[in-house]
Amino acid sequence: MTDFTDEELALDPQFAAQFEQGFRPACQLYLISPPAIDAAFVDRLAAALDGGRVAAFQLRLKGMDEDEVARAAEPLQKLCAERDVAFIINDSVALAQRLGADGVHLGQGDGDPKDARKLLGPKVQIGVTCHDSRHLAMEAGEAGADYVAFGAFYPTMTKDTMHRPEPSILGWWTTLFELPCVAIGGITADNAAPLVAAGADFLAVSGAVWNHPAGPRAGVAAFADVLASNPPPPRA
Ligand SMILES: Cc1ncc(COP(=O)(O)OP(=O)(O)O)c(N)n1
Ligand SMILES: Cc1nc(C(=O)O)sc1CCOP(=O)(O)O
Ligand SMILES: [Mg+2]
Repeated sequence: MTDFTDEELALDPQFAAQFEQGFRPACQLYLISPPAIDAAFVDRLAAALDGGRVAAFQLRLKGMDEDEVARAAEPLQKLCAERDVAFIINDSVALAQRLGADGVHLGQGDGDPKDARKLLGPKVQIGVTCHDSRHLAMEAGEAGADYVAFGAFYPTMTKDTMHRPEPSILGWWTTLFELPCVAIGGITADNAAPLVAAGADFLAVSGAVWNHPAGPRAGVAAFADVLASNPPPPRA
């Protein structure tokens, strides 16, 4: 989920030259769990991951006891590790630390990213919700976040939302900053293209995958098609 380091760019001069000339890595899928899961969910997650490349999976089980989330996480984290998918915990730095997760996602009321960084160290990815706010995004970047998330771009049944950014906020962000940005909220394969064109580095998606009429594998495959046919804009 991080951007490319100077060391990585230095390792491959051809890649470095492309990067300097405006090459940008393709937009990737960031899968968010359904709000509630059962013991069979690991099979649904496996099916989803069979549908195409998923960069990250976020376990988002609101209102559930932390020990229960930890128990539910075990097979899912193992599967993600086997499939090279970053395993991200929503809301709780303590749980992310306990599980050795690859990352934690923090909303504006979920704690200070600087405190999270002190606890989790430099290798754990920290994402921060920034709604429709340029100010919050710059604050998150200064606080050491690994990505900023803007949303909700479209109406969603998954969560009550109060902010509706324009896709142009993604273009503004990517023109000024190299830190990756995530677009979230009501994103489907049918409405994703403007977000990719505007510069989203990741599309965070829940309902459109888990509620896909042909199942989660088809849900991810539909996004894989959209991402393959909509290249990202060049870096400014
Ligand atoms: C990738 C991503 N972006 C935004 C959110 C929302 O986080 P938050 O505002 O803390 O709301 P809850 O998800 O905790 O209800 C997210 N989880 N992931
Ligand atoms: C968890 C979440 N956060 C949002 C925000 O705007 O910060 S929107 C959202 C729901 C994402 O699920 P779906 O893809 O089903 O809309
Ligand atoms: Mg939260």
